[in-house]
Amino acid sequence: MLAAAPKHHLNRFASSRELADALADTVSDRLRAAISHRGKALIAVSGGTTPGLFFRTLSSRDLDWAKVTVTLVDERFVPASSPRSNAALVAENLLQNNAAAANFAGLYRPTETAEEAASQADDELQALAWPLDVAILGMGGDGHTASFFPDAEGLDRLLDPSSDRTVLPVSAPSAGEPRLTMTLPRLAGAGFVALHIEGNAKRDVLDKALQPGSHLPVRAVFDHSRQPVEIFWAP
Ligand SMILES: O=C1O[C@H](COP(=O)(O)O)[C@@H](O)[C@H](O)[C@H]1O
Repeated sequence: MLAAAPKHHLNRFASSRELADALADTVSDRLRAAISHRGKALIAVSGGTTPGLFFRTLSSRDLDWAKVTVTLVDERFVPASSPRSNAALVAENLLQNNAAAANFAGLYRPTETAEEAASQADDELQALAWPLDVAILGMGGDGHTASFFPDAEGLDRLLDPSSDRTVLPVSAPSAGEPRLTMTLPRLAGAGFVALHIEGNAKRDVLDKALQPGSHLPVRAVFDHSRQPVEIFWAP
């Protein structure tokens, strides 16, 4: 029997500016719909170098941000004072303008180890209004998404579709410092999953991930997402 083709839809844009406008429109519509259906909305966003313009664009969209909780798909095990903190990136670029009224639930905790931080964040994030309404994923040139690095210790556990964990620690030689990641089922269970990537090099990696039998970590999202993954790409 042939394996199912990865579920996705490719949205191509001529520039980062056009992509940011379209993604902010789509995400703000999704957040408004969630607020109107269940009185609140939950969105998980990525860090890294790609999402800054999208964050700044989304921050000015008109919606009831006080009813929105923003969380992270992953985080470095560093405090918000670090330039590598994804929480700091979100605070400086997304939680501004209208979105300054949103609630933020980060993953970092000032514990001795990433394992302890993940365990605390896992407990505390249970209280959020799951499932995610929106998950915005990025992707590294090695095919990682969230902190599902190809060389992560225990990658199978991070990608276990039946995991009952929300947050797990990650140790991967290629990642630099230890990390915290949301698990695959929490991300794949979102009502809307977008993969935001820019540049031809990442498009090539994506094409590899979509090939039959690919083992790149990002592929697991396509295979398990409740909804077809919406790819937002610009050169
Ligand atoms: O380490 C990370 O990398 C990915 C991709 O980042 P980029 O700099 O290539 O855009 C990101 O999605 C993830 O959240 C981040 O922690």
